[in-house]
Amino acid sequence: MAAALQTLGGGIGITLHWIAFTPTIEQQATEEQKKKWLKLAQDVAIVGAYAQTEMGHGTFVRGLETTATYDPSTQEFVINSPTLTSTKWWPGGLGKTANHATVMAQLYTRGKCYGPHNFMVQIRSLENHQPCPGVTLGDIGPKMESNGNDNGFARFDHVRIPRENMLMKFARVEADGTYVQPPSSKLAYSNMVYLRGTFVMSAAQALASATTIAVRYSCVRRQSEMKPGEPEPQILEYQTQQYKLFPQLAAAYAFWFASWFMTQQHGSITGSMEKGDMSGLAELHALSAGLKSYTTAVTARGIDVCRMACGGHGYSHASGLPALFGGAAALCTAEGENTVMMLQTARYLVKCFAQSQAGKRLTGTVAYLSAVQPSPVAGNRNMSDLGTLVAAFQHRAARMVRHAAMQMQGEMQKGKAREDAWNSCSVLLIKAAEAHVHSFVVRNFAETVQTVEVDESVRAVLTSLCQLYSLYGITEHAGDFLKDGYLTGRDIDAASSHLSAMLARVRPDAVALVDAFDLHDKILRSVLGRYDGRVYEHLYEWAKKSPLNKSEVHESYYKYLQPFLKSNRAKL
Ligand SMILES: CCCCCCCCCCCCCCCCCCCC(=O)SCCNC(=O)CCNC(=O)[C@H](O)C(C)(C)COP(=O)(O)OP(=O)(O)OC[C@H]1O[C@@H](n2cnc3c(N)ncnc32)[C@H](O)[C@@H]1OP(=O)(O)O
Ligand SMILES: Cc1cc2nc3c(=O)[nH]c(=O)nc-3n(C[C@H](O)[C@H](O)[C@H](O)COP(=O)(O)OP(=O)(O)OC[C@H]3O[C@@H](n4cnc5c(N)ncnc54)[C@H](O)[C@@H]3O)c2cc1C
Repeated sequence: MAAALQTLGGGIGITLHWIAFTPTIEQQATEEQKKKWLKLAQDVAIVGAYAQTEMGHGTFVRGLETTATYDPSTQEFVINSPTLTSTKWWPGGLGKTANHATVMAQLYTRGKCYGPHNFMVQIRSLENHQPCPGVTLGDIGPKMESNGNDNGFARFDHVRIPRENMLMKFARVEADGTYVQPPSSKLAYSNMVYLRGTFVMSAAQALASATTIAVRYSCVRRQSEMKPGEPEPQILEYQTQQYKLFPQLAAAYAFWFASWFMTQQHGSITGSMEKGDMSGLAELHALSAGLKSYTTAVTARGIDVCRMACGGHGYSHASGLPALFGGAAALCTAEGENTVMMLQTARYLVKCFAQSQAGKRLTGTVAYLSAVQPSPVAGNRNMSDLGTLVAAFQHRAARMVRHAAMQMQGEMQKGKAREDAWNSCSVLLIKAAEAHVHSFVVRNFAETVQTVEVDESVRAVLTSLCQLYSLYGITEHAGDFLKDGYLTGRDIDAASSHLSAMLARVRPDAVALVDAFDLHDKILRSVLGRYDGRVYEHLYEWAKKSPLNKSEVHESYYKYLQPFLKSNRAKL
């Protein structure tokens, strides 16, 4: 995705052509339809947008208003935007770049609505790039970041497309208008599950970029006196700087490994689904939604910590950190807003908890829910042992899932409808789902460092990083672990002192750990994070190129400042 994110220049963007439009054809088109569109998309003979979100709806896909009404007399679908709020709004590339779009619309046939389905619609002429008849297009205007992408809007005024333009791998409409059910109505959402999974790697790469910039700069930057009269130290020698940066560095590795698992899971489960086995779909959805939500949120916060750790130069676009933050912030909203996604994971956890209560043995990423004992066994734990740390996170998650689920059951026993009980417990549910994903990331990190094929000296460094990530999580969320006595105050104190030791242990390898991400300067686009460390010369060169420096006295002086100064002086 990182490569795809390189836009072709200001004002146009084919990111979504690669990460959403083309995969939608791959995942939702029949073999016949792939023959017609897939190679065109892969060769960029057509450029596409993924047009699902509307001005009035993004999260609630079942509430989308665009309609696709089947006309059996002509064997066509009529695509229409019935209201202002049904205007497609946000899709990348839709404003000025794309000439095709997969449009998510409510499918109507024989007077009945069958819910959201994907349709291939040509939106611009292949001859002169003008909008097709009945199609109104435009850019939605400047955004927080990613302004190289023309996120656009589209309105359809009874645009007719052939029946064959409905992506019919799962659901179908026959020539006479008969609707053929898919194995699951959620298969129309498969591209979103795929894309959420790729966001985990995007988050890892973004956090890897930010920690590379901040760690390298923290070795170049010298500031203040640690001891009177001694030379100014590298700011990375300050424990507070290590406490800011190393947990983010550890998280970048943790998320990188989590994305490996996500990719493997997606491949294996979708492989089974190709053979008709849908049993893994619910777990895949819950895992991708939770990991996307968790990793992008931690990444956005972590990038801002890195920015602040670089002082004033971190706030300059020369650092590359504001742009990274803006991009990562987008990942928290796009492809399923984080709160809503984490609630989807919570919904799955509550369901699994109920199954476990009914005696079913749980498997996959929720297996621990039935294995963890409710009664805590307090005692002096070895807080440097990865097994102990993993068990602590799983106990915390199991306790919070159980607590949220029991709260909900209690609300329903008081007579509340399930939906009202859900809403009144949704903060607890979100926290439980976050704890679940956090425990998965820790377990996966620990399992990866113990099994990955690396030199033992590298394994030792990765193990320290995994301990650091886990201990940081325990100290940052100490209350969750203390609540039922599973960990004691002494355990938390031990975790804190071990965390300090880990900061010191990681310090000598910090630069090697960020260099290992192998992010070229051209990708980092950061004066502070340059591989050669020559920050100050390049900062000066960067500043001199600022448009404001094209003239010694800026035209605004003559237009505004000069007359203003003159009039003020005249009053003296
Ligand atoms: C090296 C340097 C690199 C640096 C990196 C730089 C990083 C910065 C990058 C900057 C780039 C900026 C961003 C670019 C990319 C942007 C791309 C964005 C594209 C989009 O946003 S496309 C639009 C996305 N929209 C969504 O995701 C919509 C979200 N909403 C939904 O998915 C659904 O509405 C929702 C919320 C799931 C609800 O669906 P609904 O049908 O209402 O279902 P219910 O909640 O009622 O649940 C019923 C039942 O269905 C199950 N379910 C739901 N969804 C799925 C699914 N997808 N798969 C399987 N099952 C599903 C649910 O679990 C329920 O099951 P039960 O058994 O419990 O009944
Ligand atoms: C950079 C960027 C690129 C994008 N690219 C595309 C694209 O290519 N194609 C495309 O189709 N879309 C795209 N989108 C749109 C994106 O998918 C939506 O913005 C996203 O799905 C959120 O929907 P929304 O904007 O309607 O927010 P809303 O759903 O209105 O969310 C607003 C607030 O309401 C809360 N909320 C909503 N529902 C619930 C609930 N059930 N429970 C609790 N709280 C709730 C949310 O948590 C959120 O805080 C893009 C967006 C961005 C920012």
